[in-house]
Amino acid sequence: MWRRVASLSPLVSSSKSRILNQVGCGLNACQVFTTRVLNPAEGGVSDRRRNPFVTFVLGGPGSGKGTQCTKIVETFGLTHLSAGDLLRKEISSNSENGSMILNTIKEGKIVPSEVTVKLIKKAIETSENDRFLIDGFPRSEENRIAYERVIGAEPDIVLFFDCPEQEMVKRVLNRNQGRIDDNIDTVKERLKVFAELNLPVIKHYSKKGKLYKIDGTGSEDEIFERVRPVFAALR
Ligand SMILES: Nc1ncnc2c1ncn2[C@@H]1O[C@H](COP(=O)(O)OP(=O)(O)O)[C@@H](O)[C@H]1O
Ligand SMILES: Nc1ccn([C@H]2C[C@H](O)[C@@H](COP(=O)(O)OP(=O)(O)O)O2)c(=O)n1
Ligand SMILES: [Mg+2]
Repeated sequence: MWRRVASLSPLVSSSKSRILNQVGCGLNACQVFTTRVLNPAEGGVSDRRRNPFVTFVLGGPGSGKGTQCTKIVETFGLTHLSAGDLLRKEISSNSENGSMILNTIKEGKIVPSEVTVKLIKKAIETSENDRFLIDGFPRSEENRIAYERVIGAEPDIVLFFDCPEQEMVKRVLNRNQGRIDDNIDTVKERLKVFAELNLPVIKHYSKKGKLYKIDGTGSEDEIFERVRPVFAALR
């Protein structure tokens, strides 16, 4: 059973980034749906565990995905799974794929889907929660298709933080977390990869009516006030 939350449609930002204009994404006709997993009248806890509520959180490097996920977790209690963090943990745990992941991240490219989907699947399966934010994934159509095949479900909703390139570069270069990919050369490559491989994913979910495009400019709190109604309506 699906229920449309019509009043939320105007919350979708109408601003278009330069990249989106280039590829002509029609991202404004967004709709948001709630699914049975958040309806207490349908299904017990075990049903929800088997069929969790999943939000993909997308946007270019430095668009504020991680920052906003932290706020969503604090306010709404979803579990935050950052694909980048899961991959970085693999590097530091000296797993067999560690050096391949490190080199891929250093080059600003995308790690093979098989590796990333396996990490996400394990994180979902070992969690006690039934509602997830999957941050920085899928970054390509290959990622998306692999996830949907392995997990056997689509995300319920998709957030896209729309931020100008110049602002994203500024934020990444000031991030100061000691990340190997937060340098100007890798950032340039990541922006290219974002435009070529991630925008088609965003366009896909826009066409499916699952996309929330959020204006990613302004203060962290201002942006969160644009995000809040999305999750408030799902309660
Ligand atoms: N609205 C904002 N204005 C200024 N700086 C921000 C804002 N949101 C996040 N930041 C900072 O920008 C950097 C990148 O944010 P982050 O959440 O890590 O982005 P992403 O996960 O999309 O790469 C971080 O240092 C963060 O503290
Ligand atoms: N689905 C993903 C997510 C991240 N990666 C790799 C490639 C990305 O540039 C790095 C860092 O990702 P992360 O989401 O932490 O980066 P940002 O938060 O966007 O700055 O990890 C990947 O290969 N596949
Ligand atoms: Mg991040």
